[in-house]
Amino acid sequence: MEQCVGFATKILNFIVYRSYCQNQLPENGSDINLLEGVEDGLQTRSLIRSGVPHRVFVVHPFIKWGPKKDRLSSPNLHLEEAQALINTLPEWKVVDKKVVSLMTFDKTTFFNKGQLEDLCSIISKNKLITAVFLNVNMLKLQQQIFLEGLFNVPVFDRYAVVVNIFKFHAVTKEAKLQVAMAEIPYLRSRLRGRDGESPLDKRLRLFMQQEQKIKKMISDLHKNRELLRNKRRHMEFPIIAVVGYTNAGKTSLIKSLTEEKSLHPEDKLFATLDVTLHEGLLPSRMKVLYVDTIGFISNIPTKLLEPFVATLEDALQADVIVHVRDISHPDTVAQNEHVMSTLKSLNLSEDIMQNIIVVGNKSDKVKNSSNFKNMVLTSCLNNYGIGELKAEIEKAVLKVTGISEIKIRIRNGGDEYRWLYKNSSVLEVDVDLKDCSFAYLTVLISKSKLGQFKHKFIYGK
Ligand SMILES: Nc1nc2c(ncn2[C@@H]2O[C@H](COP(=O)(O)OP(=O)(O)OP(=O)(O)O)[C@@H](O)[C@H]2O)c(=O)[nH]1
Repeated sequence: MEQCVGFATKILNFIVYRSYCQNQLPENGSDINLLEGVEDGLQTRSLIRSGVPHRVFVVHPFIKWGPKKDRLSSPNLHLEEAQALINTLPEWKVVDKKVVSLMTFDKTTFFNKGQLEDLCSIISKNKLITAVFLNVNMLKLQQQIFLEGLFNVPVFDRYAVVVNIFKFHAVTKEAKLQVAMAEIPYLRSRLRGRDGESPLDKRLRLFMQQEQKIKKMISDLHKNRELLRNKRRHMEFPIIAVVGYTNAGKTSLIKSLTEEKSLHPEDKLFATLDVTLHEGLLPSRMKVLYVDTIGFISNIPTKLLEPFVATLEDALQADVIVHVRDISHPDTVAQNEHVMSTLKSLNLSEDIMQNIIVVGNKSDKVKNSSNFKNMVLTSCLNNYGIGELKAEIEKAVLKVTGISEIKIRIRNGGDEYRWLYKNSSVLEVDVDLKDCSFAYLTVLISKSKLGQFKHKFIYGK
């Protein structure tokens, strides 16, 4: 415990702070690590922060009582989610965990004296620990410096861990740029509180320039996507956006709805960082596009998600939203509240907010699923409820898009026939028994397409 007190700590803090800043700052856009800590492939204890896998001691602090107490969820469930976050990072492992109750998260030392002694003792006894994950949104710089000086291992908060996960899962250029944008406020917050000019200030300026550059690139990509969206609209395929808490089963559900073999659901948080489109058929054989979106997660600083908001709002310019819930999750109620309040905070139309279909997924893991009302129960594992869900989606699509079912008599194989096959969903063809050169076509057609049809083939004649 002698390392936990006194002058030595201050000196150590100073050294940590310097190496910390150096460790945090990207030079020419890439991370630099000054402390090498890898021996024979095994990470030894050091203050190295990124680029290497860590064996992590997960600490979940919670407010015991008062207005800041979390009343929707329990500390143990938060601890579980924190472990899942760490296990999502390739080769990172949780080696110990602990829940600690506090009155406030604002103290520079974060914990009280007794708790600090307890944590120090766990860390010094368990030599496997190479980092601490303190499960709070974002630590203040002074708190981080203090705790790293004390524990002598890096201390990560949720912001740092989630950015790391994002980095692993960003595939497209847009997602990579958004992750770079998401990291900047964090890195900048780690530079505050110093006086005078220094090489670090120059790097701060570089950050700002970099931020402007990334913003411009993202905005160009958005313009591009708007063009794509207009094209999508032009094709008049109804769009179904699939949202949900991370790991609820969005990708699995889209796979079941579209039978797209190439989709690979993963038991990882934030496996989907990019918005992707998938084509599917409804019971009437109407073609629709499903949009897979980034998963939601609670207790993440809004700054971190800001770069993704525009993409999400864009993806949610849909005809119908399908909200996938994991009803087997012990925190399903709090997850639902979080998704709904995030949706409400986005810039979405009233119409789309009225058109949300709730899906109770993973029903195979629930003993009494009849407790879950006002939702379509599904299991992607055994394809349960998928047909019913498709029928619900179709009902909602017909309601919002003004697509209607009509029966029309036209010449067999003629121009009208070809036009309808191209521009509507043909449900049935019955040959006119009185005159075989004619047929009755039952089609699903949008208002505007019906107008075009009438103009071209009825009034135009
Ligand atoms: N038992 C069971 N497991 C399921 C079901 N649906 C999905 N899973 C599993 O849940 C995990 C997460 O599924 P995904 O489809 O990747 O979830 P997601 O919501 O797209 O996840 P993110 O991309 O992280 O937001 C995977 O291991 C799936 O196999 C289900 O109905 N029952």
